[in-house]
Amino acid sequence: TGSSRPQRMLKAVQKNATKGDPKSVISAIDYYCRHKEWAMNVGDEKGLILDSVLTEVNPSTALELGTYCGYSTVRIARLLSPGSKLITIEFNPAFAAVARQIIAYAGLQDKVTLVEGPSGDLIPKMKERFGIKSFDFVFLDHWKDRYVPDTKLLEDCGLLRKGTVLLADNVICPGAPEYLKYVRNSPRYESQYYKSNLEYTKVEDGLEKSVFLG
Ligand SMILES: O=C(NC/C=C/[C@H]1O[C@@H](n2cnc3cncnc32)[C@H](O)[C@@H]1O)c1cc([N+](=O)[O-])cc(O)c1O
Ligand SMILES: [Mg+2]
Repeated sequence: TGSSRPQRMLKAVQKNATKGDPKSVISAIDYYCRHKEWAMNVGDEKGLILDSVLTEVNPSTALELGTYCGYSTVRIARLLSPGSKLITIEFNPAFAAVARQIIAYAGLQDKVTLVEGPSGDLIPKMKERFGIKSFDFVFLDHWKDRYVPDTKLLEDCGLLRKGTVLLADNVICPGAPEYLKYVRNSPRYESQYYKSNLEYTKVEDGLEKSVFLG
């Protein structure tokens, strides 16, 4: 059988990026997905918003839901201060295998823990397995109908603290209407919408930043 889209993306990184250089890995994926084959990475335009929110939060512990090929994992991990950690959850083993190689190619494997499995099962295990008290930053980019249940799960597991920043991709396209309703109507969140475009296209999309108020 032929290669998969993630495998072709990995090949493009190995061919065009410089080992140990996260910026070149990000550029290689963006070039490939813009000119060769679209893929559901947060991309270069929304990626700049992700970068700026991350730089502002400067998290010691960060969580990503939905690794896919590791594009946003690399974007996040490259900006973490020394000693900070990113845990990223992915349940598709084939995607996880590609992501591990892309994260390693960028030289960021020491900052990232990729955990394979469903977020609904793994979130309740974060404290006991990884000694996490609470997360400073959460990037939601997995199945859009999981955003609300997993946010509630993070609250119930005591993994959010006063000031934790949640940043959700695709709140317009493909859309996460229940999530927008949840965070925008809840007194426990202060939300802000960052208008942008769907990765590598002119279609509107955006990121929703929600600060947990405790
Ligand atoms: O559908 C999209 N994203 C879903 C992403 C899904 C990724 O997260 C994993 N996952 C899902 N639930 C999980 C639960 N637990 C662990 N991994 C999980 C899936 O195995 C996949 O790797 C999407 C679609 C478009 N689009 O234009 O169509 C654009 C985007 O930016 C997108 O993010
Ligand atoms: Mg997305």
